[in-house]
Amino acid sequence: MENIEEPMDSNVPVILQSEKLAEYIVETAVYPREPQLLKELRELTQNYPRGFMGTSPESGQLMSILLKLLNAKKTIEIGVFTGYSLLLTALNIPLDGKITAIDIDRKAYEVGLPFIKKAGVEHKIDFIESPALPILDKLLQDPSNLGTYDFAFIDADKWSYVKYHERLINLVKVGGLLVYDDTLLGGFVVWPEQDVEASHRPYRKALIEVNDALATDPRVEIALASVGDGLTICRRIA
Ligand SMILES: C[S@@+](CC[C@H](N)C(=O)[O-])C[C@H]1O[C@@H](n2cnc3c(N)ncnc32)[C@H](O)[C@@H]1O
Ligand SMILES: O=c1cc(-c2ccc(O)cc2)oc2c(O)c(O)ccc12
Repeated sequence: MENIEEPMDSNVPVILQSEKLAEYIVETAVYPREPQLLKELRELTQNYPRGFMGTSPESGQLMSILLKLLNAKKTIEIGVFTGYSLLLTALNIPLDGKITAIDIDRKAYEVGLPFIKKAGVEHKIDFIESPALPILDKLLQDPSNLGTYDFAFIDADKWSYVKYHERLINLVKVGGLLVYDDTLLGGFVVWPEQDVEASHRPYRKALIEVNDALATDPRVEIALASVGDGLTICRRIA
C-alpha cells in the first residue's frame, strides 16, 4: 500500500506525528469555528513572552463541548496565563456560573482581561493571584466547598499536578470532571530520556508520573485524548 504519510519536515514534536494532519485538523474544524474574541486573544498571546503556553484551540474546542454537556456552573482553573481557557470556560457556563481562577501571574491575566470584559463575562470570574496549593488547601478547609465543583481545569506547573489532583478530587463532585492539559507533552512522554532536550526532561518525568497516577486512580474514570498537547479527562466516580 502506498505510504501517504509525509515525513516530518521539522523536529518540532507533534503527537500525531504528522504536521500536515495536525494542520488539517485546526484549519478544517477548529479555526473556522473559533469564537472571534478567543481568536483575537490567541493571536495576541502568540506575540506575548512564552506565548506557546496558551491552551491549544483544539483542546479548547473539546472543553467547550464538555462544559456544555456537563451544564457546568461552578468551575475552577489552575493556570490562567493570558486567559484563553478562562475566557473559553466563561463563554460556556451560564450567566450565573462562577470560575475560581488561580495563577501566580496577574500581569499575564491582565493581558486577556480586555477580551473577558468585551465578552461581558468578567462577573463570572474570581481571579486569585497566588500559588494554587495554599488556595486549594484553604478551599478544602470549608466543608461547604467539598464535592461542589462541576469542572476543574489544570494547566499550571506540571510537577504539581498529582498534588493538585489529590486536592481537587475532594472539591469536584461525583460525576464532575477534572481535565489535565499537556499530558502527552508534545509526544515527549514516549521518547527515551536521553533524546529529550535537558530543559524538557523534568516536564517529561513529571507527566509520566501524572499519567501513571491518573491511570491507576480508582476514584476516576479517564480518557487521555491526543488533542493539542494531550488532554486527560477524568470523571470522578467515587
Ligand atoms: C500553561 S500556562 C496556562 C495557560 C492557560 N490555561 C491558557 O489557556 O492560556 C501555565 C500558567 O501556570 C501558572 N503557574 C505556574 N505555577 C503556578 C502555581 N504554582 N500556582 C498557580 N499558577 C501557576 C503560570 O504563571 C502560567 O500562567
Ligand atoms: O513549555 C511549557 C512550559 C509550561 C510551564 C512551565 C512551568 C510552569 O510553572 C507552568 C507551565 O507549560 C507549557 C504548556 O502548558 C504548554 O501547553 C506547552 C508548553 C509549556
